[in-house]
Amino acid sequence: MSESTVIAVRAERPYDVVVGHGVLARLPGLVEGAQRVAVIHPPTLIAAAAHAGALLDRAGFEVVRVDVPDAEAAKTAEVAATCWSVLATAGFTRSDVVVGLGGGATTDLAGFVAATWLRGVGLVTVPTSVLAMVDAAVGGKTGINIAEGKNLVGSFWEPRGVLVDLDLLAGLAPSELTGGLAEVVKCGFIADPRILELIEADPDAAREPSSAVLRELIERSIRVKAEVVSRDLRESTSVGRVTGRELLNYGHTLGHAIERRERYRWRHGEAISVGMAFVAELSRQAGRLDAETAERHGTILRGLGLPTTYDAGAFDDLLAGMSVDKKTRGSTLRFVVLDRLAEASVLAGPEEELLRSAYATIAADPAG
Ligand SMILES: NC(=O)c1ccc[n+]([C@@H]2O[C@H](COP(=O)([O-])OP(=O)(O)OC[C@H]3O[C@@H](n4cnc5c(N)ncnc54)[C@H](O)[C@@H]3O)[C@@H](O)[C@H]2O)c1
Ligand SMILES: O=C(O)C(=O)C[C@@H](O)[C@H](O)[C@H](O)COP(=O)(O)O
Ligand SMILES: [Zn+2]
Repeated sequence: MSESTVIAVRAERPYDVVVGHGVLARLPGLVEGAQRVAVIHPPTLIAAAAHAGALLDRAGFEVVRVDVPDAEAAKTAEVAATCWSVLATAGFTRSDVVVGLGGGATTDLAGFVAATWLRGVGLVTVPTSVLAMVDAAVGGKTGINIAEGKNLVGSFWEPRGVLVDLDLLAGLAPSELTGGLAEVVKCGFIADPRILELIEADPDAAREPSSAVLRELIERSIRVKAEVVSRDLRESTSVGRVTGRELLNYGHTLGHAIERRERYRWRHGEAISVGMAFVAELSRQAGRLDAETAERHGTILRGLGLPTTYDAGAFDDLLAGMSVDKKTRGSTLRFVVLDRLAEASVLAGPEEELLRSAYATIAADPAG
């Protein structure tokens, strides 16, 4: 095992995110006290799940492997109910532990199952995509989707620990890796501009699974997330400058509406990339952000191969989709906007014309 990095999350129940090669071997140490351990994973991660199972088995734990559908198809009430039945059949008690091994969709589902089974059992996350490593598996937000919108059902439930095993990235499709970089870019704009400089200096290295650049980007992004959730686990309502958890929702108001409109066939990171291009323009047109920083969004995102435009005819649908965003209060839409690099605030109740105008600048040319 090469040298690992430990990033502490100082939330209600402190835990560590361990980043490095081969750190999956630490899994048995994180489930101590359990008799049974359920490893929830998608079909694509069967080999890693088998490896995790063998490590646990050798350490004397009773392993229950739970194969769930891939990607967003796992984030449903039906799949959660199937997992509860598996736990019931296995005789899962309050001292037993759920492991979520996979991309963000799997860790969101597994977290939700752990939070709800017997009103809450231990959880360990083993993220396998860049997106889950830097974001979904860290911070204790869990959830599932319903037809009416993204992540509308869920809970805050912190893991006992997060194992970011960089070896697992070798199997990740390049397009998935790139999708995850959207959340990395988000961390750059909201908190750590060094992330943006690293990507601008070498976008190809950022997309190379075994590069030192990607490792640094992952670690920096985890630090951003760890600091924010340590300050504000439960996402308090920000007024004026945003330093709490709403900061991490930058680009997500429109992004989630796109995911819902696309029936969750778009990658989360791609939708958030468009959402950031939109909100950067909204920030500029609202008179908050300078044009250069707004344009830098598109340059960096497109440089990584991420999308920054969306269907010109979709605005009305998207506006309806944005109304169920969790930052909405009453009928007031609230956006996290940038005032300058690494400084965000809330734009509450913008005029529809302003939203339309910002959208028009990112809308795809129907002819093109
Ligand atoms: N809870 C949070 O704080 C939070 C934060 C960000 C995103 N999310 C959620 O995370 C989800 C997106 O996560 P994602 O982009 O990881 O999507 P995902 O879980 O759908 O994974 C993307 C694809 O990559 C595959 N995959 C993952 N790791 C792999 C590996 N190592 N080798 C081979 N294939 C692999 C998956 O099987 C899937 O097909 C969304 O549902 C989003 O809402 C949650
Ligand atoms: O951790 C958070 O808080 C975030 O907002 C991170 C987002 O990247 C993530 O996609 C999250 O799941 C969105 O949360 P939601 O509350 O808007 O569903
Ligand atoms: Zn996200």
